[in-house]
Amino acid sequence: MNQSKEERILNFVLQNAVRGDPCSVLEAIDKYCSQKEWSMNVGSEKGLILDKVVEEVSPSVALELGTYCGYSGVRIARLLKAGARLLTVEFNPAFAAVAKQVFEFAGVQDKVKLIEGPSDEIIPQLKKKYEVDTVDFVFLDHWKDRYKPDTILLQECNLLRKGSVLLADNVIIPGAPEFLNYVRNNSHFQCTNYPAHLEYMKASDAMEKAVFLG
Ligand SMILES: CCNc1ncnc2c1ncn2[C@@H]1O[C@H](/C=C/CNC(=O)c2cc(-c3ccc(F)cc3)cc(O)c2O)[C@@H](O)[C@H]1O
Ligand SMILES: [Mg+2]
Repeated sequence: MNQSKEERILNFVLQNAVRGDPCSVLEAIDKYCSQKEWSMNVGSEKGLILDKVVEEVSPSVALELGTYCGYSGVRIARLLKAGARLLTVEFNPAFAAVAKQVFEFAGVQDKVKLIEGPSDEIIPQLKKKYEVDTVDFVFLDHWKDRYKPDTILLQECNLLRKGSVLLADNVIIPGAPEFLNYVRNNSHFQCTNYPAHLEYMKASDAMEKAVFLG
């Protein structure tokens, strides 16, 4: 049975990166996806914006919606302080299986809790089942039409606190217009746009940071 693209990405990491070295894992994925097969990882240019926001927030509890192959999860986890953790949600079992191996190879598995399931089901479980009080940082990179409903759900579940930071990928391409309208016209959020390019391509894209004001 021939391999999926995600399995080919994983194999390239296992054969070209250095076990326990998160940066080498990121480099291997970026090399494969820029030279061999395009893939929807946040990539190195938008990845630097992600790095800066994570370093600025220095979250104790970070949440990622849409793990995919684990690229952004490794990016986030490698920057977390001792004792901090990343909860990352992925509903495709095949992608979750790849991401799990990527986290283990990168050596970040002790900082990452990969939760298999749809975000609308998992978010309401975070407090009781995953012992979360509030989340300090959320990276949204799942289905683009789910950014707005999940942002509303996070508020309904009292998972955001004054200063919680949301960072959304792809607000230009594929675009998340409902989300942008929602956070930009909502007095409970302070928004900042970060222009960039689509991963591995010349097309324009951007990330949006939305700070919850409480
Ligand atoms: C049901 C919603 N809740 C979800 N809960 C948990 N996991 C979810 C969920 N949605 C989607 N996922 C997972 O997140 C991932 C989906 C990401 C969707 N991303 C994109 O479509 C995307 C697409 C592009 C893109 C850009 C230009 C193109 F020409 C073609 C594609 C670029 C990106 O950076 C993207 O992030 C998958 O792993 C999927 O299984
Ligand atoms: Mg994306």
